[in-house]
Amino acid sequence: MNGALTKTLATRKLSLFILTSLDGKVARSNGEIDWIWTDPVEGPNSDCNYGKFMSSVKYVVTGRKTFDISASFEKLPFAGKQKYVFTRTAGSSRPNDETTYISDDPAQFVRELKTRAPLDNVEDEKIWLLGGAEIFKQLHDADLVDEIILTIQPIIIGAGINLFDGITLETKWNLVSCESWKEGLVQMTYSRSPTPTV
Ligand SMILES: NC(=O)C1=CN([C@@H]2O[C@H](COP(=O)(O)OP(=O)(O)OC[C@H]3O[C@@H](n4cnc5c(N)ncnc54)[C@H](OP(=O)(O)O)[C@@H]3O)[C@@H](O)[C@H]2O)C=CC1
Ligand SMILES: Nc1nc(O)c(N)c(N[C@@H]2O[C@H](COP(=O)(O)O)[C@@H](O)[C@H]2O)n1
Repeated sequence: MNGALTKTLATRKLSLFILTSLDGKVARSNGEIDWIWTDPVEGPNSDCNYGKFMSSVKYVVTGRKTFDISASFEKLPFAGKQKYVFTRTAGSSRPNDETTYISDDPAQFVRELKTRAPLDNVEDEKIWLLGGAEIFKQLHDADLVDEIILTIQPIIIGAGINLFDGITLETKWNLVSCESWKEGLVQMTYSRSPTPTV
């Protein structure tokens, strides 16, 4: 059989890199993340693989609420990455060269981004699914998430925004690696099993 015909086209991976509390929350009910990274991590790999992950990222996709929080910390968050912010109220947005507000269906948009040409360097062009939970659920339930890098911080916050509440699709994952830090953080890297089709 012709090899060229049977070759599967590689596409960009959609990777959720996120931190939750021990009870699965990404933020308090009012969106506050004052409990995140409160105890500095020391020693080797003290950035919990953030730098390594960022070096593999070309695009960032995020819900408007998450982006607003990031933009409240720094004027141009995730500089150097092309950012797409999902919103249903585009009129109030503040776009710039690196930030585009998207009102299309997130799943449809991400499908296009995964396969956008050129595709010859996709290994170094991950799409970071920054969050939050609302956008994650939609992209998960469309079976578009390829990788989950989940860091758990040893705190139980009670009420809050749960990353997995409201998921409707059942999915299975392969454990790629698991790392822990003496401060109590645990980071698991999972890949989708089987790889989702675009
Ligand atoms: N712990 C961690 O590592 C992280 C924590 N967070 C936290 O999560 C919280 C936010 O999460 P969450 O509340 O789930 O919100 P999201 O960040 O997922 O944003 C939700 C917003 O996205 C837009 N949106 C949602 N669905 C669509 C759609 N189908 N089409 C177009 N736009 C859409 C809407 O924006 P609009 O209202 O403008 O229409 C909606 O209000 C923040 O507090 C943030 O700090 C976020 C990332 C990481
Ligand atoms: N490990 C790590 N180190 C940092 O310095 C970080 N900024 C993060 N960020 C991760 O991404 C989410 C958004 O954070 P920021 O808007 O950059 O603060 C955050 O929840 C972390 O998971 N991670």
